[in-house]
Amino acid sequence: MPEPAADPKADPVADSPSASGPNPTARRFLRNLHVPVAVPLLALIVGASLSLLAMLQSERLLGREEAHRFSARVEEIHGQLADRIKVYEQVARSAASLAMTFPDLHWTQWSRFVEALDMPQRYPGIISIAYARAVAAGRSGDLVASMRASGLTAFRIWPEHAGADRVVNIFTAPVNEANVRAIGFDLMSEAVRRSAVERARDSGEPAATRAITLKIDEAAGARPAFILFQATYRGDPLPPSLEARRASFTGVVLTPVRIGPLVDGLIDSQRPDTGLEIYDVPPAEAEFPLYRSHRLLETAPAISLDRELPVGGRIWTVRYDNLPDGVITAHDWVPGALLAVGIALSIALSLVLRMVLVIHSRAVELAGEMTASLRLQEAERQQLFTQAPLGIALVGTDGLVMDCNPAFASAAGLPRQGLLGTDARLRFGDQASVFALEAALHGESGKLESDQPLLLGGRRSHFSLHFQPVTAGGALKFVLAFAEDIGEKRRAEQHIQYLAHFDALTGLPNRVLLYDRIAQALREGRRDGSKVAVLFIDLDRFKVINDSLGHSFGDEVLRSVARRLQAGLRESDTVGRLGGDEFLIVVRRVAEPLDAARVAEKVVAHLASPFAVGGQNFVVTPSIGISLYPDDADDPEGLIRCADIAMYHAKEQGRNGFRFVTKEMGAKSRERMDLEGALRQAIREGELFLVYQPQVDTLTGRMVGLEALVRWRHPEEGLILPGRFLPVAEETGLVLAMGDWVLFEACAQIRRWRQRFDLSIPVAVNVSGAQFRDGQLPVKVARALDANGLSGCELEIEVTESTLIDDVESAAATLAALKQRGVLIALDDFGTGYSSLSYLHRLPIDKLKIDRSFIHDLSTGASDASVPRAIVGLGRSLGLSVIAEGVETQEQLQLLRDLACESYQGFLFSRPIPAEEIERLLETLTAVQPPMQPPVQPVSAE
Ligand SMILES: Nc1nc2c(ncn2[C@@H]2O[C@@H]3COP(=O)(O)O[C@H]4[C@@H](O)[C@H](n5cnc6c(=O)[nH]c(N)nc65)O[C@@H]4COP(=O)(O)O[C@H]3[C@H]2O)c(=O)[nH]1
Repeated sequence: MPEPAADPKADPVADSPSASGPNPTARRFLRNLHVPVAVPLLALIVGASLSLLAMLQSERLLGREEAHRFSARVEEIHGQLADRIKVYEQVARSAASLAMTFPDLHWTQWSRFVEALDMPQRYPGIISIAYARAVAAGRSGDLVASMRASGLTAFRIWPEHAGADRVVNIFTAPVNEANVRAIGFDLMSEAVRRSAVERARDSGEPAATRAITLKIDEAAGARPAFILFQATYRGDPLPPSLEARRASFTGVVLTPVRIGPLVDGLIDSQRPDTGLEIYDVPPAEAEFPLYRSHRLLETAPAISLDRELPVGGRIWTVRYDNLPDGVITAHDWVPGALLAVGIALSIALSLVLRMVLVIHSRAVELAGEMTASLRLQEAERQQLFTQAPLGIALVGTDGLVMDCNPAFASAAGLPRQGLLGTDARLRFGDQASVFALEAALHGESGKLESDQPLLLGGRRSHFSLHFQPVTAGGALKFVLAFAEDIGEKRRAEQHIQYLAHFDALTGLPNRVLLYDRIAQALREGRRDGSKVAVLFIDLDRFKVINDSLGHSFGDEVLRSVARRLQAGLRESDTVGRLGGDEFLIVVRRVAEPLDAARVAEKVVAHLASPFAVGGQNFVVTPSIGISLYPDDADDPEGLIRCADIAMYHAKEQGRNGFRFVTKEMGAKSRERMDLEGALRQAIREGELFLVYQPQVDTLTGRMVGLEALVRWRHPEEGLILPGRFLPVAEETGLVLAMGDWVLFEACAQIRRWRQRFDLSIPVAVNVSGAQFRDGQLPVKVARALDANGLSGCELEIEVTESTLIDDVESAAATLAALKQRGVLIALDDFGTGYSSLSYLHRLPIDKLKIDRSFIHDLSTGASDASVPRAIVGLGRSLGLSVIAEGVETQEQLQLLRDLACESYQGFLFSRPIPAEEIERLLETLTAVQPPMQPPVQPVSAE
């Protein structure tokens, strides 16, 4: 409610058709299609790409790691290889040292020295260790001689025709056929060897030949080898200068080394991922390597590293290759696995994303729907708030008006905008309201009514206020103030209250208030022993005034009477109107009956002067009955009843006077009360029954109708006629219940007769004034007819002229409703009353019944036949049928025939008789066709 009304334009996601682009369903579809498909697809592509990158990166890293690893291995192998070379060189040096230490060494000693080295095991590459002695020019023969003398008898220097300086191989070990073949060979005779020998001589360092085929291998084929030379000198092991070295040069130790065995064992056969090639020239210049540890590669190796290896003063190049064959590094599987796992994860991620997005999109959709629904609810709530007829204001916990609806502002009579944000505690017009609001701000709800302005400066009325604290989680959120302007309701209530106690026409206390005032006076009387007088006033012949001059005239007279009655009384006395032309005066603190008589005289005197109403002067006289407390009765009802009885007596005694109630009157009154009780019981116990009086055609004697008349079979008193109990029934209202029973019983009887005798004549039922005025008559008649399956024309309702005359307008309406149902209407006792015939043509009447007094008078000669004649004429002119009541003699019948009155009823033909007798009559009529004559002996039910 405090929030502003939802504005659909402000909704950026509102699925309104007016929004640009496709309609909401299509948009939703596209949104569903795009996001949940595109994003997972993108995720898949990105994931796959990242996996590929990861794979490549890992390959790169693995490659780098492999290069490092390879390089380290190469360094390790190369170091070992270099060590071996150094060891081999050391072996040559050792041999050279031996030769220098023992210049006259015997070849057997040399052999022992070499054997001690255990070359096959420790230096597998060294084929042999030999010693070649430098022979000065012309001293070759000495060498040959000394060698032969040492046991080598076949020693000779070869080749024969060599240069002047010779370096001849004299010892070799181990001694075997192949090695022995080289004994005597002049190293200087061959260029490669000579070059190496000279380098060894000049440097004093080991000197290696280039790769050669050894003499011993010449027959066996190419097996790469080289010879390592170490020079020996005389005296100083390493003479300091070149000249000194050349001058003291004595020979060289030569160590032929086969490269294969030199390298063997360096390459791990378990990890054949490293191969090596040895070049004694730069690899680019070499046609093929000195040595290759592996077969020739078809493709270039992934990694190839060249390392230099100094060997006897030469620089070899060792090329290390990372071999692909059979090389499976420990982490080769990683890139592939990375790619596979990456793609699998990407697919999984994409699927999860798809799922999440679909759920999310559905959630968004649901949230949208919920938002729309909430907005609608909010709009409805706002509408409710705005349009609520009840004033509602929201007061914040700080006492400020957060919001209020137009009804609240309108009740306050102030503009709504001016109220918002103001302190409600300073605004409410009534201190009690402020307290109630304060209490509500402390969590206590409260209701109150105020006749002050709702808000200060606003309009004044009668307000109902309700303060209701609204809490959430135990904390006060705001206070709802409901305000209703109940001024109108209050006035209506007061008016109703007034109507309930005051007579609308005269403004005097009505019956209810009168009873109350009497009760009050009685309490007072009981307290102080004073008497209370009740004066029952009835205006004489008021009905005539009313009927002849009209109701509004009558009303004006009643108002004038009321004014005069009031004017002539003390303030402590009460004048009220019981209804109609009946007034009541309650006189308190009456010392003696005479006081009451004086009040009555005063009333008579006050009303004595003529009334001037509507330009006419006339006199209204009262008949007054007086009862006294405690003499006549001690309760309001009893006092009024007694005064009423006394009033009747006053009327009987010539009107315009008053009568005190007497004991005798009281006895009669009691008798009536007894009768009332007995009648109540009669209705309850079914003591009532109906008799029927036939109505007959005056000329033919044919039965044309029946009139139902009520009877009471009293258990003790026997048969009681309506003349005795009807007035009591009418006074007490019992006539309504009695009338209902009569109506229903008559209709039930009609049904039975129609079934048995095919009865087509109507049956008349009398209705009293009370029944007629009750307003329920048409409904009750319809109910009785319906219950007995009657159409309506079988029933005739008899109503007296005086009943209709009370209120012609409403009587006309009631009769019209009855006619509507098809019921016939007869006007009873016609001619006795009010001589105003003007209403006749306005009422839907079918039949006029000439009162029996006129018929009676005919035969007694008390009057002539002018009234019946006039009635018959009237009926004819209005198209109504006319029936005469109370025909007892042939003479009367004849007169009616003469007057052309159509039908009659009376003792002449039949008294009212029980239904069974009617049935016998009907049986006779069915058997003997009409016309019927009146029976000689009238039938009687009384
Ligand atoms: N002297 C004489 N009298 C005759 C003769 N023929 C008929 N009557 C009497 O005249 C009365 C005719 O009925 P009413 O004018 O409607 O007058 C009726 C009617 O106004 C009223 N009444 C009777 N029954 C009912 C009823 O059921 N409901 C109401 N509301 N009133 C009823 O009581 C009145 C009296 O009824 P009852 O005592 O039955 O008296 C009846 C009947 O017995 C005759 O030749 N000579």
